[in-house]
Amino acid sequence: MSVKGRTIGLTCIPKSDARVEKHERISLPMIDLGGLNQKMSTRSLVVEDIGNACSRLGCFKVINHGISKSVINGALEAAAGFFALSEEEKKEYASEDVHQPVRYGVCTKDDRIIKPRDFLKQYANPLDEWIKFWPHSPPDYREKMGKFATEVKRVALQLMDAIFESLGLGKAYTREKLEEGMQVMTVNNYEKSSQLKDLMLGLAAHSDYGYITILLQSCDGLEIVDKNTNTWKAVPAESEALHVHIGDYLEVLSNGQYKSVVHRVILNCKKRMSIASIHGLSIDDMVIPASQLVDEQHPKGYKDSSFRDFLSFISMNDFTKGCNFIDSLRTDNS
Ligand SMILES: O=C(O)CCC(=O)C(=O)O
Ligand SMILES: [Fe+2]
Repeated sequence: MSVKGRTIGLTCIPKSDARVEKHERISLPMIDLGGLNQKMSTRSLVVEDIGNACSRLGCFKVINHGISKSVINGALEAAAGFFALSEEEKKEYASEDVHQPVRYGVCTKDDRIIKPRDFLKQYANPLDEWIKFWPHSPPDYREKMGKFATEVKRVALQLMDAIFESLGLGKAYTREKLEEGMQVMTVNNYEKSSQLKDLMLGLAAHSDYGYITILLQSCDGLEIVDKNTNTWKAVPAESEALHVHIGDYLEVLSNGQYKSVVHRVILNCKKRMSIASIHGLSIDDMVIPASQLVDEQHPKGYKDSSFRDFLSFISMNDFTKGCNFIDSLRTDNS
């Protein structure tokens, strides 16, 4: 296979990380999103739970998100159908240019392809603008993945309202900008080589750049750094629940009150898929620490930047050497 992959904001397997141990499972806060549509007092409790989860761990699970099982299974089927295409067909979408709105890649190590992961990145908002560039094969890919994208965007807006409220910024803070903002979906396919008996790293440690990531995983494998103990913890896949974690831009906007979550994937099953949907502002909208959260005791801890700046950063830096976007934004105050 000749396709080489680079990933948006993510590293491909560093040598020292190629084998990993099994870690203790973490039981993340389970947020019932149904409560956000109920009376004020119930909503406030849910907002408070979300805020606590964001500051304590930077991640949580959501149930009652309103995305049906058939839409979720449809998206996973569409993903499996795409990755089952011939290499020739998938190569049609291959690119190392991180600015491409749809991009297929395979992670490589030392130019020997061990292929623990191939991925398809696709812009998804506004859907009408981007869906025509998505794979046309399998024939129902666009329909099934498009339905999931629309539903995830709805959940992301609902969550961002609650997160802004938890920061005291008001529910509709920059709502219009977010409605028009970026949604980048990464559809990941991991295959563990049959020669390898040990656990294997599928995706190296990184944080995502957006405000939040909503993640669907087909089986276990996700690990996060538990900020309280600074140790890796396994996040089990749960059939009804979606995983949500904070990205770099929410750390910036909250002026460090909420921190982005370092995460990675280890492969303990032979085959694994995930769909990560990253939500943020439009490509040239600047993300800045909210003025309400900056004062003498909390001076501005991060530089202003946009998604385009992020793309330039990753096209110029070698992530396999541990370059990290959020570190590049920190000022002496953070
Ligand atoms: O596969 C996973 O569970 C995580 C994927 C991920 O972190 C990403 O695509 O940014
Ligand atoms: Fe990620």
